[in-house]
Amino acid sequence: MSILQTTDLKKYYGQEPNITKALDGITLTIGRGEFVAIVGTSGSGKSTLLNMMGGLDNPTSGSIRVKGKELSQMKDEQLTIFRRRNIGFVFQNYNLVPILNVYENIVLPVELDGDTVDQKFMMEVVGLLALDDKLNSMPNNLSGGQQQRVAIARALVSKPAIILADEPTGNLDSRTSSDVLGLLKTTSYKFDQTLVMITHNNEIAQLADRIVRIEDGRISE
Ligand SMILES: Nc1ncnc2c1ncn2[C@@H]1O[C@H](COP(=O)(O)OP(=O)(O)OP(=O)(O)O)[C@@H](O)[C@H]1O
Repeated sequence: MSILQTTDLKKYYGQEPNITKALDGITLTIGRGEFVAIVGTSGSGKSTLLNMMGGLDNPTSGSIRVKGKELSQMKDEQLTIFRRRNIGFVFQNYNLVPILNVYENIVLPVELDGDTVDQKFMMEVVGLLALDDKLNSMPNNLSGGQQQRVAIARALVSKPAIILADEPTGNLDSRTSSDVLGLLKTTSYKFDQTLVMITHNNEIAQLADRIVRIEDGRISE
């Protein structure tokens, strides 16, 4: 069953003759629980595509449906709520809030939603990511790999159906990368979440169920 669909998605910047076609007609269907790796050279349109899928940016034309809902037809506030409830983001630079401790960072999206944290589920995620003894630590006192695991826990704890990850291990050494990636894959699989991940790393891409290659804003295979 499909959970995320883009149809003839285009994103153009600027005007002719200096137009940049960041996305130039992307039609893609991603199934529930699927792990898709998005690969392609620098500037090929990967981040633009991921941002569109997460409703962080508007397309020039085309459609993005998440759980059957057309994102471009939602009002800003509606989209913010839909995003918080359905999509978890993991970015290369972690995006943790420096003045909040690990626990506070992890539960922030749920609390922003005015929801109560499922403590049992949270502790299960925290345990899987081996962060049990770090809950009171401040992000600045953690290693890159630990900070990335906090960002993953934060993305998982609101139980989003979809996790969008933009080079989540781009700042980590290769051993930590494979640890973090293994955890991300295991947790998303365990909780039946769809994982869409941008990566430059071929070995990482091989872990995915499917690889989508982007070239000049188009799917090349
Ligand atoms: N805000 C913007 N204004 C103008 N052009 C942009 C903007 N954002 C992206 N682009 C252009 O769109 C194209 C696709 O960019 P995008 O960031 O999606 O590539 P990418 O594949 O993620 O690259 P990288 O692997 O280097 O992160 C590039 O040519 C980029 O210069």
